[in-house]
Amino acid sequence: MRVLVALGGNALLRRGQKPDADLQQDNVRVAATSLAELAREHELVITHGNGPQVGVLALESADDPNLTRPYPLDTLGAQTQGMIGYWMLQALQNALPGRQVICMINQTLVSAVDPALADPTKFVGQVYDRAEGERLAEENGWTVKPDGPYWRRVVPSPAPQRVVETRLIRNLVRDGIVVVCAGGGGVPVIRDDKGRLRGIEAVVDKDLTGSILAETLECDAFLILTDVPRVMRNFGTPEQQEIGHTTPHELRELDFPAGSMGPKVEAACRFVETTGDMAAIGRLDQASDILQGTAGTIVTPNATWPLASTL
Ligand SMILES: Nc1ncnc2c1ncn2[C@@H]1O[C@H](COP(=O)(O)OP(=O)(O)O)[C@@H](O)[C@H]1O
Ligand SMILES: NC(=O)OP(=O)(O)O
Repeated sequence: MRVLVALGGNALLRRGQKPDADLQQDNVRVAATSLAELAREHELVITHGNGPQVGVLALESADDPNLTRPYPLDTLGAQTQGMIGYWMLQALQNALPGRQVICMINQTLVSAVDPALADPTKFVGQVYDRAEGERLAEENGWTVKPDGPYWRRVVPSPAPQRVVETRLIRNLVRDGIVVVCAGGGGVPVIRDDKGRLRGIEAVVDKDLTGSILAETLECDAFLILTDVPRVMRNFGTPEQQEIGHTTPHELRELDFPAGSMGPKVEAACRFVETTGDMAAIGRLDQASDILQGTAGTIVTPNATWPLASTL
């Protein structure tokens, strides 16, 4: 099988954790152990989030007295691909001796007139209490929104159209190489009227990019790994209930928040609707069980679709 895994940025740096490199590398090692199990059996493409990390780099850049202006979000996105990609590369090489692993810097085409550019929804950086969030928004010209019980900066997140280097990724995965690519959803770029690429100030959602990439690479399964075991109905209320095996039709009847579970559910539904194959959402350390259909929220075209565990 060919499998694409999208790894959550918050799963690599949990809300409220200090963004120290050694702590994130520990989290990456946990992820690599789980991903190595998949790579031993399947062709594997991995993409990862960067929401918490791009926010940390943005704050650093805003505080750098040597800069005339802070680095733009596209440049910071590429920095996170290098940083998280390096951690992933090393952890995967250590977990898979003898296997070739590559990490790529990738760009993702978006539309210059995407309405999402004027309506920030993507959470980046650390969480604050309301007063602190509103003070920082005032000082730095940010938009902040509630993220669960916290407040957090949001930036524009246009819809991904295509990963620019898709053909190269396909060649690498066909050769049995474990490919880490399109980190942070890929650096958002537009084409100008002469066909030249140019970065824009945004952060793409890595689950939506992952869905497009999984479809284009003809993956058999698309796994979205994060810090919750399953998608839940009535999340955060006393009536909260885990969803096991479901369909895009059932999921589309429910409401999910725009900055977190919403794009994951949308990405999973789109992959299943377009390809007729399986998508799943679940916890980072349960990748193999999720692919078998024994953990996570499994999304298939219909309720009688045969799961690997029942074949
Ligand atoms: N219906 C829901 N079911 C499960 N988790 C949900 C739901 N709605 C919101 N969430 C939140 O979504 C979070 C995962 O999204 P996010 O933080 O964006 O993940 P990541 O950065 O790992 O991609 C969970 O930690 C949980 O707090
Ligand atoms: N770029 C992105 O989707 O990051 P998160 O997974 O951290 O939200």
